[in-house]
Amino acid sequence: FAPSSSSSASLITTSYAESSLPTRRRTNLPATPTINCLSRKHINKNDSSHRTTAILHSTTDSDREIIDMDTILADEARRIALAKKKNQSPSASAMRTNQDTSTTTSNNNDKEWQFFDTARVHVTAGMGGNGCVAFRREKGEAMGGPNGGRGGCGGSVLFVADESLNTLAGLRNMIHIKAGHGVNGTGKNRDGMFGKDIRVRVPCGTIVRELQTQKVAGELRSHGQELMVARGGRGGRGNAAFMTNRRTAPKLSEKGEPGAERWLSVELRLVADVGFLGMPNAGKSTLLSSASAARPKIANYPFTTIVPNLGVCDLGEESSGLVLCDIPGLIEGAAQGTGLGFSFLRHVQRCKVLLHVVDGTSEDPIGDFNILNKELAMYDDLLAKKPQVVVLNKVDVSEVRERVDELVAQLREAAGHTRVMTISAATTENVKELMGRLKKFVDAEKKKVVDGESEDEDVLLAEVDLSKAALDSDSDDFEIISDPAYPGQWRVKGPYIEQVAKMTHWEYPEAVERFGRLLHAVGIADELTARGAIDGDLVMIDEYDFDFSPGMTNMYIPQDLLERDALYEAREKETSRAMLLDNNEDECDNEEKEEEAWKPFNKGGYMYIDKDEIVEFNDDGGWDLLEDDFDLSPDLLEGDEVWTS
Ligand SMILES: Nc1nc2c(ncn2[C@@H]2O[C@H](COP(=O)(O)OP(=O)(O)OP(=O)(O)O)[C@@H](O)[C@H]2O)c(=O)[nH]1
Ligand SMILES: [Mg+2]
Repeated sequence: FAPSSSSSASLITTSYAESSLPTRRRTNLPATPTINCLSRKHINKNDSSHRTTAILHSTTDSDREIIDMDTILADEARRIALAKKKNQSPSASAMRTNQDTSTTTSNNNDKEWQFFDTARVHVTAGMGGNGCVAFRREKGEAMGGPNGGRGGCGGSVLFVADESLNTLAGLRNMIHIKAGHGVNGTGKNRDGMFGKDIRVRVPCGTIVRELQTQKVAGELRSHGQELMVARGGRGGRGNAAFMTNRRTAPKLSEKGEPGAERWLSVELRLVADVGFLGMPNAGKSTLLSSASAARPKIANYPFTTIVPNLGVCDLGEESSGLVLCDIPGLIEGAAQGTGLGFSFLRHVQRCKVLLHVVDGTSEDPIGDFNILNKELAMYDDLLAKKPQVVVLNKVDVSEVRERVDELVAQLREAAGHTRVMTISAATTENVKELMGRLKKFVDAEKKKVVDGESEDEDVLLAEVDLSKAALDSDSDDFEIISDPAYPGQWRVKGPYIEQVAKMTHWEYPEAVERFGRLLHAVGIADELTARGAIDGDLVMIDEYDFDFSPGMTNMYIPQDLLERDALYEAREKETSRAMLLDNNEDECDNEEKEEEAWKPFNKGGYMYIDKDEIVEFNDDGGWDLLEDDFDLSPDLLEGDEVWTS
């Protein structure tokens, strides 16, 4: 908002200054709004008419596409007028102009914007709900046990194929897609509600990749197919799930797992049986309109078609229709981006058969045919190997009709096969015959794939499984990183332990203790000790820091109990030695029975909720296990020691 800059900037400044927006909103406004940003906002905002326009504009029926293309057409007309003035052929001029414009990024972006066949979205699955710590308390049942429910799972983000869509226009309006969070569990064993899944409708033929790695996540081919792109986090378990025979009143629960999130690049490859191919002005769109109900823009200048058009050729009741795909014209140097480039060629990659339309009125039809095939090979080998049917168009023109036999013979020779026909798209001569033959050819090609005779290059194997949450990992591998510059500091990395750390309720001592046990179970504690970590060192896992305490000494055990442990151990050693020396079995039995009363901590002692044992502890003047609702007030004085589980 520098006042010295352009007048529009100062206009914005004044309007902001005068507006009554709250300060926070004002600072959120973009300093230099771009056209894209504005138009997206435009569509996003409540004005639904704009949204309809955008979607209409992107449907394959080209009549509707014209809405936003008027400006392009006007440009095109101006160019032709200019070319005529200079006595140049309009196609050459158009090629040059397109070549020029293709280098300017803004124009490229406009084209991109109109195609609506690629998109980038960020998907975030919902977080799982937290588990709950609760205990059953009812009249006459003071110690009803734990009954904390588990949290609901977070919602997932799924892509669903919908045959009624033809473009990814829907995705243009959503950059961030977020599913609902799971609800926390509550007492009385009530589990939390699941988060709401989000289903994003995309057209058939949509390929989803992970943006960063560009690995294919999957492809949606047929109507109704679903692809999970971000899995919702699992709900945390409530304390009821942690109850064991030994620990009847666990005071811990898990937090919900965070949902997966990632950037995706989404690409559309139209699914059609026959893909049209040809130089600009060859009559591809004319053929599509005469063979199907589609009404694409047809005009006598190159690059009339700038977005792919789909049409269905109806071949009578007994056979299913033939889906035709008309794409923009291709010219020499398309591989280098000349003309409209060849990015839209991906739309014919899914076609079973390519229909190569050759303009009979061209100066060198055979040369055109060869150039295009060369360009095709440069784009994609597999595409160049796709079976082609060649048609010589515009045979209604007398000059073409005169040399038709000669041209067909030359085309057959150049193509290396005999699938060459002559048609007139404008007068529909031979078009029905062509469609009938195409149908048979396509069916034969499909059968080949089913029979396994031809390799189905269409099969894209899923390389990444996006249904898995980023944190979800079966492996408990971990890595310990230390830096000699910072002695006594350790970072532990590993998907499993980080996930557990995220799901730990650090405010519950028992949960912390469980995490400590897990460190041991996974082998991290041993590994740290082996690497030289000592008591009190700093251990960092994910965003959590701990003091290292090997042997779980973080659990406070009163000194007298530790002493009794030591006593027990010493006596056990003595007993076993005595057993070795003296084989009097009866005596040994008696001794064992006596010892059963005491169990040290590492043999599962202390946590016993066994009445006798508690009484024994009390008799010893030791400690007591207190329940939640234990009334502290009457007999206890300030400063008295109180132990809870
Ligand atoms: N005489 C005659 N003219 C034709 C025939 N087919 C197409 N045309 C004309 O050729 C011109 C170009 O036709 P389009 O269908 O727009 O050509 P296209 O291949 O789609 O061209 P781009 O979309 O620019 O790649 C139009 O003026 C048509 O009327 C035909 O069979 N006979
Ligand atoms: Mg066209």
